[in-house]
Amino acid sequence: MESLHPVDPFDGPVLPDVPPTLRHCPWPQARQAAERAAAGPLAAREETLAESLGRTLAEPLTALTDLPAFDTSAMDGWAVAGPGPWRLAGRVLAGQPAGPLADGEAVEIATGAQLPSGATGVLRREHGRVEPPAGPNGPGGAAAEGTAPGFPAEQEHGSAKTGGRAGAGPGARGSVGRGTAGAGRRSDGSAGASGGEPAAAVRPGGGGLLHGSVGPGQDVRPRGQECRRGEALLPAGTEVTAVVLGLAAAAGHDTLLVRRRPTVELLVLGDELQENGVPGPGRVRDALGPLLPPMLAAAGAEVIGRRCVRDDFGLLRDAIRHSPADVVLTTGGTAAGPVDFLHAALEATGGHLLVDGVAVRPGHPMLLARLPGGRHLVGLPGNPLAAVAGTVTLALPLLRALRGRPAPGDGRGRTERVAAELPGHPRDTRLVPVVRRTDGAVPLPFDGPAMLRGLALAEALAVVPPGGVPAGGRAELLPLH
Ligand SMILES: Nc1nc2c(c(=O)[nH]1)N[C@H]1C(S)=C(S)[C@@H](COP(=O)(O)OP(=O)(O)OC[C@H]3O[C@@H](n4cnc5c(N)ncnc54)[C@H](O)[C@@H]3O)O[C@H]1N2
Ligand code: MOO
Repeated sequence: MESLHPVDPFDGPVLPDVPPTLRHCPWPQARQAAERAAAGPLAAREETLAESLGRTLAEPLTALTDLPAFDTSAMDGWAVAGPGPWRLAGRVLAGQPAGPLADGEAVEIATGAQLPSGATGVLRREHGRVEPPAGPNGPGGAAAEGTAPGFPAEQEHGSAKTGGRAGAGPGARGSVGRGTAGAGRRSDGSAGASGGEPAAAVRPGGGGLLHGSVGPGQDVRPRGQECRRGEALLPAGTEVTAVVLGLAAAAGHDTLLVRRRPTVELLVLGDELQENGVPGPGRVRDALGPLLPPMLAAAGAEVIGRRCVRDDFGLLRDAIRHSPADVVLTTGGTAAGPVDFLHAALEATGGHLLVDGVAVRPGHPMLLARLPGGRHLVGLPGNPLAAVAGTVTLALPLLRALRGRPAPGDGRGRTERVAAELPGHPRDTRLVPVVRRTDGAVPLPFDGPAMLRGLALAEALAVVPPGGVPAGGRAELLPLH
């Protein structure tokens, strides 16, 4: 976290045009300006699946195989061909190739195993009844009703996947078919569901006659049911989540073409700040150093550095000038105090202000600037809740654009019902910490600009336009996690 990566600060795109500075602009306009500040998404590169987590797909995710890649059994049971009863002719386990099946034949099959060609459906294990082949004691039809006494419980539970135990138990009586047909009881000794619960395991080629009824294609996942090879599964711009990794792997990918993560360096300004312990007289514990990096990381950024910078114009200017990060994030120093050097340092480093103050409470002194080398700087006010307001207004939309994530669009108003009045400012937007109750969002107390107590319990910041939102009205909620 403290060390910086050796990134060339000037490898980013350079914007030729110089947009006008928006001063004290309406909140929706400020958010839009931040979204549009980036020249475009950062470069794409091929990464392993693990490295791709949290990044953005730079191209659609296409299937490299049909899914499923072959006709697959969806259940443990028997693959059957044609109408029953069927002569048992062996076993297919998942991962094994399957030979063809002739009409009137069945093979024991495991969930996920390849269906033999010629198979017309799968009979679930619990729906089939095996009549053992004729043995030394004559035809075994009677045993099919599950009445064979003294069968060990574990043998009754032999499955197509673990069928190696079949016939090995002390009660096997020399015939696998007879033994398994006797498995019409559960391990608790109760009768099986159909009164003729099937033989659990049939030795390959062990024979026997299978009874039951199967519709055509029943419990079969046909090849290509989910997708065909070459089909686009996800659009470019999709965030790579854990589930996306699973889908990509299932579809045959080892690597993905994803956007580079935007790098962020956090500069915490303020001589009064203390990094450890209980603050001494006149001192303030730095709350933003611990708060912001995880919030930025959750938004897909790579936080490559975080340090306190003393209230010194030259130090701040140099820190900004030499930062290798795509986005320099400062806290404090945005206002007009005697040691608020941010504006001056921006000017000295050739920064161009895109947004200089926003009509929002808290956080109105927040700012956004373009720096040489295609970098950006977001200046967050020092008051902690104001800093979070600046993060959701300017930093997160900028990071989203750099990551190549699509903007929410005009219908962004994912509004939700509010259960209690959210009083408004006469001219400015308010960002209010809220929690959701069953009847709608309600504001939390302790929402002053210097406070975090309300925000710590909040699920979202409600966007309250000038004038406020009455109880029962609707407001956009900006999620906090
Ligand atoms: N004359 C005016 N004064 C102020 C105005 C104004 O419009 N005119 N705006 C006020 C508002 S609103 C805000 S917000 C603050 C913004 O000030 P700065 O961004 O310059 O921040 P500082 O002055 O450095 O600090 C303000 C406040 O926040 C505390 N702070 C700073 N950093 C941290 C941190 N990392 N963790 C916890 N607390 C922090 C700092 O100690 C101050 O108490 O300006 C108002 N003034
Ligand atoms: O912008 Mo400030 O947050 O009201 O203290």
